[in-house]
Amino acid sequence: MNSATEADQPGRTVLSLDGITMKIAGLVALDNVTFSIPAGQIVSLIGPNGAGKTTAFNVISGYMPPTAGSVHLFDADITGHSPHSIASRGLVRSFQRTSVFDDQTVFDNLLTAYHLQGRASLLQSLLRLTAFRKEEAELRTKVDGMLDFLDLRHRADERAGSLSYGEQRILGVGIALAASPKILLLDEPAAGLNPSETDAFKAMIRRIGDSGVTVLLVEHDMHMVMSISDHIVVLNQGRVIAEGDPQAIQTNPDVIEAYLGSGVKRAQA
Ligand SMILES: Nc1ncnc2c1ncn2[C@@H]1O[C@H](COP(=O)(O)OP(=O)(O)OP(=O)(O)O)[C@@H](O)[C@H]1O
Repeated sequence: MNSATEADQPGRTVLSLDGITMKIAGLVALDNVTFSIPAGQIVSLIGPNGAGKTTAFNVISGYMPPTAGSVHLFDADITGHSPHSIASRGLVRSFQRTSVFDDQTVFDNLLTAYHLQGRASLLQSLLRLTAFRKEEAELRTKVDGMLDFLDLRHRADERAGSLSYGEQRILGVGIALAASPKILLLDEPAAGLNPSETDAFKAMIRRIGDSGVTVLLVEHDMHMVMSISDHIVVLNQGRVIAEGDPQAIQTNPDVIEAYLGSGVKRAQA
């Protein structure tokens, strides 16, 4: 899907947070948060309700400028940059409620997403000049590839609004992938999905990782987190309390303490 570049080389740091503090209305939502994400990994950000996960996503993707600290995307300091500017540098966020157009077909939803990344100018598009037609053909080929990647080819000509909830979520990720991210942020991808939809989503996240795109997700479904993550960062009350691979996180006493009676315990059961 994406061709590997020097920036994607495994081991290179894609994203780093250094001493991020976020105060909201006198409350410290993030307290000196530092972690980094190497290229090609699937990383999960977990923690109990109110731990600061969404706030971290908002800071990383430019929706909230932090009170202190810095965020780097590759070598660039993106602290406080706009979401649009950050997305154009390769960090793309797929929201739980995505920008799927219900009345368009699945194919056209993806074509529109690719067009938004396309080079043909509005004037070229309106006049349907040669450059536009050439680009249109290229984009249609890309949509075909994406339909296979998402395992949605059999739905290509159906209205997006007629898809199951799980398929709509997968299409939403496809729309985010059309922006050719280097790193994709997924906000609670398993929320509201049934077990078979969750399995399909997990398989897709693995394919995204295998294609060289780094993935950072916030997720409460501990089975999903433990089965797909290369690395896990645990937040509690705005602080990083642990980092490591799934095995290390599941046996970490601080994490077990913070999760007693909730996710990690269930995942171990
Ligand atoms: N806009 C806001 N106004 C006031 N307080 C906020 C705001 N956003 C976040 N907070 C507070 O910051 C803290 C962290 O919230 P955040 O939503 O980041 O946690 P979370 O880990 O994503 O929780 P959840 O798993 O429930 O989504 C919480 O105490 C929350 O109440």
